[in-house]
Amino acid sequence: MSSNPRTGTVALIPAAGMGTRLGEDQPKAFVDLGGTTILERSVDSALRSSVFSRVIVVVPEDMVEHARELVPEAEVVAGGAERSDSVRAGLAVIGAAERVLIHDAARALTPPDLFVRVDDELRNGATAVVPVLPVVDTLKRVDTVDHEVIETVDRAKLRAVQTPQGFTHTALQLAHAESGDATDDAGLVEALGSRVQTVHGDQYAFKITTAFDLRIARLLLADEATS
Ligand SMILES: Nc1ccn([C@@H]2O[C@H](COP(=O)(O)OP(=O)(O)OP(=O)(O)O)[C@@H](O)[C@H]2O)c(=O)n1
Ligand SMILES: C[C@](O)(CO)[C@H](O)COP(=O)(O)O
Repeated sequence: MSSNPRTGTVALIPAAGMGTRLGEDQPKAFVDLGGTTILERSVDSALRSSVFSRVIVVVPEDMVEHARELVPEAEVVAGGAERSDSVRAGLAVIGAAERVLIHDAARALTPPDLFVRVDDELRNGATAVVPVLPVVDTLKRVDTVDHEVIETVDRAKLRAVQTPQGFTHTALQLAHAESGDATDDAGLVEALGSRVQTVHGDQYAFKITTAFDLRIARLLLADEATS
């Protein structure tokens, strides 16, 4: 990887989640997608983008040795209880880097060119970059107690956010040094008042969260293999 001309960008792949909503009998990143695990597919896609000088994956503590066998090209570290703890565990071993792309292992079908799109935007001067897609459903705000609709929300300016999310290393370190609360890393950068740029996402970068998502992922890969 050191001979890569696009040096200076590190991939940090959080893969330490339990996959509770998926409901399989092992941590989500180690679930099979038809010959390869979710973790292997994610690392492979990152490597095929030719964006990265290093790939760091973060896995449950008891899976570190197994992960090293599965993805020998990557550095493997143990994660924590929350996603942000796992990201911080990865950040702790980065050392010197210009840019960091954080990518959910669970978005295993992400095409390599999405990594390129995000990295390019950083190289063009952005501090933080997220891939987004328009929201396709009608959205309503509801009262979660009596389940009544309060209002229909204008979706024109709403976007669903994916990963990889890219950051200058400096901005990411600052964001994670604060003990803020956010469901993604860009949320922590926003909280510091920094601008977050968007690029067009990709439907294949969907997150495998539920059993339905896993079925879709397996079907898409099986379809790819036969076409
Ligand atoms: N403590 C955690 C929690 C999540 N993740 C990672 O963050 C990504 C997005 O998380 P999500 O898909 O929500 O995974 P889980 O936390 O495993 O899902 P669940 O909430 O259903 O348990 C995944 O690649 C997951 O492995 C992580 O590295 N460490
Ligand atoms: C980081 C993320 O994938 C961006 O969409 C998302 O926020 C993770 O959220 P989850 O609560 O772990 O599903």
